[in-house]
Amino acid sequence: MFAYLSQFFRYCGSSSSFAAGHTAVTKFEFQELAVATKNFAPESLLGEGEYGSTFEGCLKSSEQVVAVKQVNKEMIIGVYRSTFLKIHIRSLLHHPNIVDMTGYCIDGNQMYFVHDFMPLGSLTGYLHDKKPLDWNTRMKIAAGAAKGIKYLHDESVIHGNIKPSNILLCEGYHPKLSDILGFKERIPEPDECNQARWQLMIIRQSYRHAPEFYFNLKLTQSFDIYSFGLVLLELISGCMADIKPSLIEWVKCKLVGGEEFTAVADPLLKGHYPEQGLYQTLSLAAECLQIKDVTRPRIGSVVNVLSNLASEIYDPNAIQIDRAGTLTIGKIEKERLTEQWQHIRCFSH
Ligand SMILES: Nc1ncnc2c1ncn2[C@@H]1O[C@H](COP(=O)(O)OP(=O)(O)OP(=O)(O)O)[C@@H](O)[C@H]1O
Repeated sequence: MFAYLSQFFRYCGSSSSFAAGHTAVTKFEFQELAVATKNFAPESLLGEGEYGSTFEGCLKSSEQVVAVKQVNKEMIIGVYRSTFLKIHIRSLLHHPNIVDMTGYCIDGNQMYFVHDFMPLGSLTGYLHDKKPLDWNTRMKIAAGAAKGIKYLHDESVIHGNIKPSNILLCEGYHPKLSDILGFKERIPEPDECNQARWQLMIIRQSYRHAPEFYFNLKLTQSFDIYSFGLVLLELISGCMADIKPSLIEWVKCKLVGGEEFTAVADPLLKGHYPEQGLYQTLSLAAECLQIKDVTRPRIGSVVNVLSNLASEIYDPNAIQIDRAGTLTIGKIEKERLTEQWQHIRCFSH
């Protein structure tokens, strides 16, 4: 992938298109994006995040509906050392479970990333304030998001920012990952300026970071696995990861404290979920949330488990029988789940 880098750095004209691999990324003029978003009007605002604000827009030239994310350039440079590196990495990533980047714009201290517009918005809305998703849709989203992460990891890219607001949904609740920070594996150099920025990120979102990042800023693919484990918990419980004391502690408390594992299921599912599926998802989440990064599963096995779960379509009217032919989860399996969760700890502060 990085063979294209020198080619990219040679690109510096103001014409509108740069070909990277098999696609083109457009370099927009600020004026085009201002027109598209009605001057970044409040009614165009889709949401605000850790790294900037996102606006809905319609490009005059193509009539394409897009999402324009405005980010402070300092933020990009602080993380990547180069705005071009960020654009370049992002422009090469294409997969059915990744939101396509249409283009970018640099204007003074601001950068704008233009992405395909996802009509159903982000997973956050469906988990926490809109109409609840049924079990099958939740599993479809989990499996699709995991496939997006697998693609990134196969390309040696770390997403770095996996959370429900970065899992966007298009028609049919097909999930696509957005806001890919696109890191290579590394431990950021602890120069003063960088250290301060990273620490700011840690403080803002510590509950989503894997323990090794919290302690020594180590960033590997396992970092994504940990964050994804948290998303799995949010999907099945319908709770936010940052509830107090924390979603991890809440789930652990129920499972280790002697309650039935079904106590963590989202009440909005109204009992319409397969016990076996819930059990397996909780077990997978525990594996993803392991304290030691090396003991977390690779994304390939996460995809396998979730693809199986997504393919077992739940019918609320049918009697649920698992693959072993049993109706419910047995005592030994429940003890195994409790044992797994006993070792999970939350590192947020
Ligand atoms: N391509 C898109 N299509 C449709 N809606 C989008 C798109 N990108 C972002 N949004 C909406 O805008 C909201 C804010 O996104 P934004 O990326 O600015 O912040 P965030 O994801 O909450 O946080 P962060 O900056 O840490 O990634 C999202 O929750 C989503 O609802």
